[in-house]
Amino acid sequence: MFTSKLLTLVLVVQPGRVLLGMKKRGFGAGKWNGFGGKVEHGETIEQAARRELLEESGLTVDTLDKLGNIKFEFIGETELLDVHIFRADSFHGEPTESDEMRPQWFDCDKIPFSQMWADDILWFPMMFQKKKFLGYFKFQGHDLIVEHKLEEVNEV
Ligand SMILES: CCc1c(NC2CC2)nc(N)nc1N1CCCCC1
Repeated sequence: MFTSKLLTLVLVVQPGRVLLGMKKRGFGAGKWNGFGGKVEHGETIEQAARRELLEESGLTVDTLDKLGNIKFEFIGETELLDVHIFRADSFHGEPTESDEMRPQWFDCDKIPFSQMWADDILWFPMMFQKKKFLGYFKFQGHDLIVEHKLEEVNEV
């Protein structure tokens, strides 16, 4: 019996570059990633995405495009991680380091995939092309993908 935890992930994209954050502590510490975290009781997934983006990067956005949903299973664990992925092409504010994240712009052809979660290299191209996608990844530990599905869809 699996329970699932709702999580958000926001990628802020500008022409030729994407904003990533170096996670400074907790789950995924030492990896570059988009900005996100847990959905709290009483907030929508999009409200949580906006809140986490502001807390972790100092940015607000007008429009969040919902592009993907990926479910993650870790062998031996009963909790699925259900990640809702958004893209923003414009923002307000200046990227600002937080307790959680150190933001940095990366050219789209110089993404540090070796210092990111192993799934990212598989779905980032769809995110950059603004394709909508659904995915499922089964991990052995935090680094080895033992099984995955990733498909383009019309509706997320
Ligand atoms: C679900 C973990 C995860 C991930 N894959 C991990 C192997 C399972 N990939 C990427 N990019 N972000 C992830 N999180 C985004 C939401 C906050 C927690 C980290």
